[in-house]
Amino acid sequence: MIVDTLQNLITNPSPSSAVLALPAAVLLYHFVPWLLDSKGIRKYPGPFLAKFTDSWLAYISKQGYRSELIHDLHLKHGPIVRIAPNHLSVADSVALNSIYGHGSGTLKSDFYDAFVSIERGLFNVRDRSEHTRKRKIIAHIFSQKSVIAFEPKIQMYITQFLHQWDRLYDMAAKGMSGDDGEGGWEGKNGRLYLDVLPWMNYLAFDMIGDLAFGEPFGMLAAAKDMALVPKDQNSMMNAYGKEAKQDDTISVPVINVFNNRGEFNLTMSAIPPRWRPLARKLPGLAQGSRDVKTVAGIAVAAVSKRLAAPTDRVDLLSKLQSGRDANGNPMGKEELTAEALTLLIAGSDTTSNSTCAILYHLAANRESQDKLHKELDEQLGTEDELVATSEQIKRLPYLDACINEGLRIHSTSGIGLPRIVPEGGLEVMGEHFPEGTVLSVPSYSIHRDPEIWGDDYEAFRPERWFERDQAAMNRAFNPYSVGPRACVGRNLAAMELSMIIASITRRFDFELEYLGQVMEIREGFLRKPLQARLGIKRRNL
Ligand code: HEM
Repeated sequence: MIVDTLQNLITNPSPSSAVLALPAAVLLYHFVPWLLDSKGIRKYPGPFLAKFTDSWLAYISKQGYRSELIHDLHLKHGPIVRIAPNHLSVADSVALNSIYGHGSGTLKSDFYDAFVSIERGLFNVRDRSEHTRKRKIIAHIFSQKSVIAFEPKIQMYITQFLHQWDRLYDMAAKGMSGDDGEGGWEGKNGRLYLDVLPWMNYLAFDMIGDLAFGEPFGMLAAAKDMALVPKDQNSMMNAYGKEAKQDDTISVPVINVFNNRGEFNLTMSAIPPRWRPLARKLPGLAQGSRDVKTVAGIAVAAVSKRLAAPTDRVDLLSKLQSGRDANGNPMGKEELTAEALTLLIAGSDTTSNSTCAILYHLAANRESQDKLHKELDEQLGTEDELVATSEQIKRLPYLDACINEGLRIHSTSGIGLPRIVPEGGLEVMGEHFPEGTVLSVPSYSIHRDPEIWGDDYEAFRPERWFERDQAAMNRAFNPYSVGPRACVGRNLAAMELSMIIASITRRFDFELEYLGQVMEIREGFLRKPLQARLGIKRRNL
């Protein structure tokens, strides 16, 4: 009947047959693949709409709490859930190595095409040999030995940060209030009340700005969210290497633009690639397209400035400049900019969201915070550096447990990162998945497996890291992913997190603004806190 209607439309088009044929065609387009079930995945449970169309995943991605929704589905249906016609979510830590490990043969799926801007960088390149070439250049930059060389810079920005909070604290102690930092600050009950989230952003963006581009954005000094972007991005790209004039750029707030970009990209990534150009123009998504360009503009402006005025500084950009492209030549301007952009995006709000979440959980859990203060006082008490050093953080096991617990419970990278099953198929948890199927393991869910973490998995309790099966926890702990596409900046991230949390909590005590205060979170590609207003008191050291 449906086929007859379609044939009729083709051979004998009329307005009334078009009205009938369009829904019939849509129905066929989605229903026939389900009926044929060429990959044999119809048996897996999931939401009704997700069996037929990618729109279900695109829709829930736009809502801002994808990880929670997928987690609820796993609680209802078990470890394997169909979340799109060709995408299965596998919530079991034993699947991590089979899907992401070296030797799994999987590649990143077309999900990552939605994240390409300028050109493919290390994070969104999908071709195996291209990835291997890029990864060799960049992994070298982040080896443990190279990362130690960044320590003085990290110390410098944490010191600047502590001086800013000291300054506000001294004024707050006199009962004053002010507007430095988003949302301002207020002195009451002997504490300084402020939203720590923007401050964590200023710190992380200035650090990565300096490490990647040779100079900070100046957010900490100004207590303000700002970065330089080109007035005209295309002409700045074309003029690369020529004299860059100060008035070619303007200063704009960028942190919200980063958030919108992440949310936009996540929604686009769930839409099949052929529909993406159209979707970009929809009213709810058009702004996201502009935000992607603004974020890219930060790297364009910074790389342009560097190429116009070469320096002998050693930073991430100079190290990228000594890398070679696929033909053995120095990287071209597009590749150089794309890689600098990748490091800026991957190394900024990942760190700030995580530090913000850890501070919130310490404020909400007095006992854990007291234990951390005790460890810091006992281990570093007599040493008078303002900022903890990379040597000192090695002897702080409770600090490690607090950071791991924060990364587990918050899971800034919470969604399953999609991978395509290679030729010959893949065995995962005793099930065979045919070539071309997309599989992913959601970190948010495996970080909440009661068998691994205990029945109190929703609680922030660093002690679990000393009490439970260490090997099982290590296997299921996935903040940086695993295998060939795991976080290349992990050594830097771990050093930053430890130095920041140790230094800030050694100097200050944290309290929630009110009892029962919940840190709201919104998810794009990352799970990001929306705000964390805390009361801060300087400790007597
Ligand atoms: C707490 C901080 C961080 C967390 C939780 C984190 C997490 C992750 C995760 C989960 C991935 C895998 C993404 C995927 O497969 O789609 C990843 C990849 C990556 N990360 Fe990080 N990251 C952090 C900090 C950093 C830093 C500081 C840098 C560098 C400055 C960085 C650079 C990268 C890059 C370039 C990739 C892509 C690697 C590849 O595909 O080969 N990350 N990160």
